[in-house]
Amino acid sequence: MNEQIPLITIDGPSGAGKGTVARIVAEQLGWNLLDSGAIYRVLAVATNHHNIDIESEEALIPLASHLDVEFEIQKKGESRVLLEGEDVTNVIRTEDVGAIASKIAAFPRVREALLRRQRAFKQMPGLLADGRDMGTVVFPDAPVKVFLTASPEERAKRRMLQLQDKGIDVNIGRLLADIKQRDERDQNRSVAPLLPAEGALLVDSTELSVPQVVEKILAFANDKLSEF
Ligand SMILES: Nc1ncnc2c1ncn2[C@@H]1O[C@H](COP(=O)(O)OP(=O)(O)OP(=O)(O)O)[C@@H](O)[C@H]1O
Ligand SMILES: Nc1ccn([C@@H]2O[C@H](COP(=O)(O)O)[C@@H](O)[C@H]2O)c(=O)n1
Repeated sequence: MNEQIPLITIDGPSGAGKGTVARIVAEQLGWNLLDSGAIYRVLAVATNHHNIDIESEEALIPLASHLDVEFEIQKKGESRVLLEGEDVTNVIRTEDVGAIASKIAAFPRVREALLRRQRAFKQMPGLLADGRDMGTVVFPDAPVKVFLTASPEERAKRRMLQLQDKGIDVNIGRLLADIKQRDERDQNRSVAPLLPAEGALLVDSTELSVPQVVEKILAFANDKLSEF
């Protein structure tokens, strides 16, 4: 039984800083980390490898059920993502893969097929899980839930800096349009839409630095976990 395993969920839209903050908090607490978006992204890459029609829920279900994905922990705070043994760590981070991930993530039975895999990350000494439905669907009993957001303009700016840092030239207008489109799809799908879980701490990071966001989350978590 793993009922008493401590868990913090961080949900929110693309570029809000979930992954960055989740990594730091998990490292500080010495907990496990689940980047659930990476699983949807790997599935998106797998559709390409196996020529699967991304409009067909029927065709996606077996692929999702048998997805051969591994998260290999390397140096402190870093991990390699493997699809069928192939390193897809960088490939999954492109905007195109994110857009496909968001399309296939709207299918209810695809989400269902990935549930058990995500819940398996709940292991001692604790789990930090980030995504869109961590606090609402995957771990509804989590003792600490956070909803992290930021304005679309700030998120597009952050994404632009992140891509420029990797030497990728980008158009801020296109990034902003993509972010808004992904928000719209993630918030309005029929299953597990992006929304704050009941009791979640709402953090708007538009005007906050990463350390300030981490501090807020740790203070809230310490408070909640003392009752856990
Ligand atoms: N509070 C912040 N202030 C400034 N930059 C930030 C802040 N939080 C995150 N960033 C930067 O914004 C970029 C996007 O952050 P991150 O990848 O963590 O977002 P995300 O919410 O996990 O996005 P996605 O859901 O698309 O994976 C990164 O380059 C990160 O360093
Ligand atoms: N719990 C989740 C996590 C992600 N998604 C979908 O995957 C897309 C990519 O996620 P990133 O966090 O890596 O950007 C995202 O746009 C969602 O559509 C999800 O549905 N549920």
